[in-house]
Amino acid sequence: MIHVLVSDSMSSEGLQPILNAPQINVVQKKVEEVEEELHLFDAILVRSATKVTEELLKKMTNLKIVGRAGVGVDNIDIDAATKYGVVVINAPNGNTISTAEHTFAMMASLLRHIPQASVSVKSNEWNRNAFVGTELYGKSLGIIGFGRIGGELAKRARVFGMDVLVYDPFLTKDRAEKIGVKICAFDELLAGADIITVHTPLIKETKGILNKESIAKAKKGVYLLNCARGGIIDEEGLIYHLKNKHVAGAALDVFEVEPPVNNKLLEFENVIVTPHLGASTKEAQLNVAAQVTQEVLNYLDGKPVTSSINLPTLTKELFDKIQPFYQLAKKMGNIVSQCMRVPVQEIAIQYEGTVAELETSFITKALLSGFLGARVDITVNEVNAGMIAKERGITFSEKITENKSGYENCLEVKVFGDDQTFVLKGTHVPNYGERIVGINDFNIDFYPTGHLMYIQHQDKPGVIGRVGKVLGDHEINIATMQVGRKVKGGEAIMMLAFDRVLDPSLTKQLASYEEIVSVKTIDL
Ligand SMILES: NC(=O)C1=CN([C@@H]2O[C@H](COP(=O)(O)OP(=O)(O)OC[C@H]3O[C@@H](n4cnc5c(N)ncnc54)[C@H](O)[C@@H]3O)[C@@H](O)[C@H]2O)C=CC1
Ligand SMILES: O=C(O)C(=O)COP(=O)(O)O
Repeated sequence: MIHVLVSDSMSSEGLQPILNAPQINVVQKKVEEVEEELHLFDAILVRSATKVTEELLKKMTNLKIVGRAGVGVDNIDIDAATKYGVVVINAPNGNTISTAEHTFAMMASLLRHIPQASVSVKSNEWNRNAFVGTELYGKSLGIIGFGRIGGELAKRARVFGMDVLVYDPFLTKDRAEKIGVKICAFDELLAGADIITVHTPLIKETKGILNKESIAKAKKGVYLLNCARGGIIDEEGLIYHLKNKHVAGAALDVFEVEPPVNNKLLEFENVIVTPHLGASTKEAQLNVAAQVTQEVLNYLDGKPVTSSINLPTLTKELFDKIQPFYQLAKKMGNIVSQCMRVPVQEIAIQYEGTVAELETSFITKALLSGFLGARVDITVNEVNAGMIAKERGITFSEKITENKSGYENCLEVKVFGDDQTFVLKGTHVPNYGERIVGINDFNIDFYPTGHLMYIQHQDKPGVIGRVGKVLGDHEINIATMQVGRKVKGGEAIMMLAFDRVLDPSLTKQLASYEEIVSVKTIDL
């Protein structure tokens, strides 16, 4: 049974696929209400209210995926999730229109004093002179952060006859020209805009991007909007400029602390507020819940996810192509790790042929996870493999080389450890399966599965027979056996497969023979 925790309110229509899945138990409760069962959940679905901290992740020992039904992931500790091998996905497109529309509504409301006028009329006043507004037409709107929401907002502003100034270090000229906005430097936007709105993520570069100093560079009488994240406009700085009337008014959907208890901003008549409603429409909520549900189901089913924050994004088509190499790489990493039982400093992976045309970074992570999984005591997967390798001082690299092996595709991993190197080559043969085709300088050909024994020996008569006899004496059936050598009478190798795990005493016995150089067991 798979257990999924939905800890923030979400569209039940969007959640239908998991609610209806017979093998999934869905619990719709806040984290605090399931403290005792946290270790059971395979997935957690959240909006912005649940804080997915390292502390929570530590308690959710079975967790595989965090699904954010929305855009902003600043409530999720991505580094910690990555460290614990938990994939984080979001639903980046589902609430774009709703948030852009909400920002536009806030802007119009702010300049026409609609919330204040509404309260006044409902208090039996009829004070038309108190609410004289300002037109949007002909004004300059400065947008900081020109992604999905910023872009949709700009289109609407252009239709209303506004000029749009944009500051976004990652914006291309092409995109700006298509929407008809002017790319500006930050200070240029501040100096030229009548209204400024922020649409960046909350990250260290954007935290307090509008603060006491930068707001002072804006036009006197500027209006400010924040429908992105509390903290992008520094609240102390905003309060300072509201007091000295440099800022004519502000519209805020988000706050540094939510809900904003005892927040001085709420005391200003010219500050209008909503309780983080940007994405709160039926349409957006259905979109984000449906998107995130599908992604979580895919991931739990071993299928690709398309909007992961801490994994390379793969389409279904690419994932299907990668899948055989992913499995092969994982096994190769595991074999190498078991054959090189010494500290390792470097892992170099080479890709040849058709595999080199795929998303090799994903395959590299699979190989690393196979390697590390065999030697560390924590969950290692493609999400955290790179991070764990670095933590343990193991450097890794990948290279695409011209096809020298003669196979349609070939992966080669070379591991450098204390005074030792180990090389393993593998290929995937369509309709046949994974094959290991090289160990160090030896050509070999075996299917990497089950319980294996790798023997290095001298190519002398009787060695194979002796190995067979020892195993036979212990009633051990050899399932398959492959032998490889470079020159007659020189170094040789054997790879044997068994149906069960071998007793370590057998390894010792075989290794004691003069012609046998080393014996290693490998369990896959
Ligand atoms: N109030 C609400 O309910 C909602 C709020 N949001 C917030 O809105 C934010 C934006 O959402 P989207 O437009 O979908 O994201 P997006 O990723 O499409 O756009 C963000 C833009 O910010 C830009 N950016 C990054 N660093 C910057 C910097 N230092 N200076 C200027 N620009 C920078 C990026 O280049 C990107 O173009 C989200 O991160 C989220 O926090 C999103 C949805 C609903
Ligand atoms: O998608 C986002 O980034 C949002 O801010 C929406 O937040 P919510 O899901 O409404 O709590």
